[in-house]
Order: sequence, then C-alpha cells, then structure tokens
Amino acid sequence: MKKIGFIGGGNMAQAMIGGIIKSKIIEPENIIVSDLNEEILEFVNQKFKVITTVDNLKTSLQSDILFLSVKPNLYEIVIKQIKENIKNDVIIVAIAAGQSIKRVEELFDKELKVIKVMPNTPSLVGEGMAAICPNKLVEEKELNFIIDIFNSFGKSEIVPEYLMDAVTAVSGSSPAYVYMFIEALADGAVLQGLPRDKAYKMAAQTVLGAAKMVLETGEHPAKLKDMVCSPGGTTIEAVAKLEEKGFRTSVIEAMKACTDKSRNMSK
Ligand SMILES: NC(=O)C1=CN([C@@H]2O[C@H](COP(=O)(O)OP(=O)(O)OC[C@H]3O[C@@H](n4cnc5c(N)ncnc54)[C@H](O)[C@@H]3O)[C@@H](O)[C@H]2O)C=CC1
Ligand SMILES: O=C(O)[C@@H]1CCC=N1
Repeated sequence: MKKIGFIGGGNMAQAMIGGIIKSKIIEPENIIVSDLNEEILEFVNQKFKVITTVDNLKTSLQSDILFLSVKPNLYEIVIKQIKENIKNDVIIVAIAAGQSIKRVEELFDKELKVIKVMPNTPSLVGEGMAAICPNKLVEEKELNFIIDIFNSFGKSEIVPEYLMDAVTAVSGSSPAYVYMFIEALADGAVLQGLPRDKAYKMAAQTVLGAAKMVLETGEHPAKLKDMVCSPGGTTIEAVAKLEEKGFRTSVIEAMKACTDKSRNMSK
C-alpha cells in the first residue's frame, strides 16, 4: 500500500485528506501529516486518525507520494529541509499557486518526479476539481494513480502547465466567489423576509442543482438560463438587472486579476 505524506496540514490538505479517507482509497494509517502548528496536528489527528508529526523530514522519508501543501512562499524553506534525504522515486505533488514544476525541480536541485496540481476545497465533500500536470519523469501508471486519488473525491483534468494560472481562477480560487454568490443570494432573500437558515439552504441547493444541470445535461448554460426566463416574467427582470450592474464583467475581471496574480507569483 502506498504511503502519502502532506507537508502542511491546513485548509487544502485537510480537504484532500478528508476526501481520500471518505473514498477509502488510502487508509488513515498510511497518511502522514507534518505541520509546525501543533494545534492543527492535534485537530487533523483527531478528525482523520492519520499519523502526525512536527518533523517534515520524517514525513518526506515515509512517503511514496508527498504533497507540498504549505503556502507558496514556504516552498523554498520546506524543500531545503528535506532535499538532501529525499528518496529518488518519491512523487512530489506541488499544489501551491504560482509554483511551477521548473521552480520545484530547481529547489530540489535533482531529477525528481514532480506533478503540479491545482485542487480545490470542495474535495472535502467529494466534489473537488483538480487540474493535473506531470513532469517527464512521471510514469503513466504513477500518473494514473494520482488521477485515481483526485477522482476519488471529485473530478480531474490533465492540462498543460501554461494553463495552470487560468485554472487557479476558474476552479482553485473560484469556490470563494461561489460562496460570495451564495451569501449574496441569501442576503437578498433575507432582505425580502426569509429566515436566514432557510435562505442559505435554498441558495446553496439551487447552486448545486444548477451546476448539476450543466454537468449532466451537457446543455449550454445560456440555454439552461433561457429555460428559466419566461417572456415578460420574473427571471428576465433579475437577469436584466444583473447585466446592467456588470455581473459577468465583474466575474471575468476578477478572474483576470486572479490569473495575473498567479502568473506574477511564479516570476
Ligand atoms: N485553500 C485553497 O482553497 C487552495 C490552496 N491551494 C494551495 O495550497 C497551499 C496551502 O494552502 P492552504 O491550505 O489554504 O493554507 P493554510 O494556511 O490553511 O495551510 C498551510 C499550513 O502549513 C503550515 N506550515 C507553515 N509553515 C510550515 C512549515 N515550515 N512546515 C510545515 N508546515 C508548515 C501552517 O501551519 C498551515 O497549517 C498553498 O500553497 C495554496 O496555494 C491550492 C488550491 C486551493
Ligand atoms: O488563494 C490562494 O492563493 C489559493 C490558491 C487557490 C486557492 N487558494
């Protein structure tokens, strides 16, 4: 059985660990997590029953697949700690925004199998979206195993690395904007008198259902939108107001800012 390590046990690591354990693709005793923050380790150990340590080197030595799940600015520090003793056949999974395969290879200063992945936090509930890009040393069966891991708690796509910054905007960071949309829907409902708990449930279930319609019918989103808009009805009033307020342009420009930031972080 393969052993999986996480250096950094924060939000994204927890989402992936939760997804992996729920899917049973790897047992908790084969997952090791290191973090500087002992409270986080305690939480992760209690919640997921995985092995925890403050020692990143121990994590790296015990792992066949090693997720680097610290913030981008910590890649240099963490890799410095583990590079001398890193096993030659370990698969490094780099999930940080703006950290390219080349940068990770350079920091290790040796030939290693590196897979760049941009995951997202809905992994925790089995609805993640991950974009995956391997370097040349990763063998097909190894890549397939990594794909199996990500597919066990969501969906995945192989993408060329140059698209990772755009992926960050459309699936890595976008849960945040979707939560903002859900919050806004709920605020709008509360303004009109609905109780808040019901408003969140109705807003979130509608976003979930609408997303499923796109994925499962394969219809163009515009067609699905048109199906809701009765001529002279209520929905087209809302749609017209959203257009007037620049809803789409705001989203597109926000994503451009996100993509640009990711690009700048890799310079
Ligand atoms: N949060 C998200 O939605 C996503 C995050 N990512 C990437 O995942 C990475 C982690 O992000 P989050 O989980 O959100 O951050 P986070 O701040 O929740 O977790 C990072 C963890 O690293 C720990 N840490 C700090 N220094 C350390 C060290 N020297 N050794 C070991 N652990 C150390 C921190 O205590 C913290 O628990 C980032 O690089 C981010 O770009 C990628 C996709 C989505
Ligand atoms: O905000 C960030 O930088 C990370 C990358 C994608 C989601 N969270």
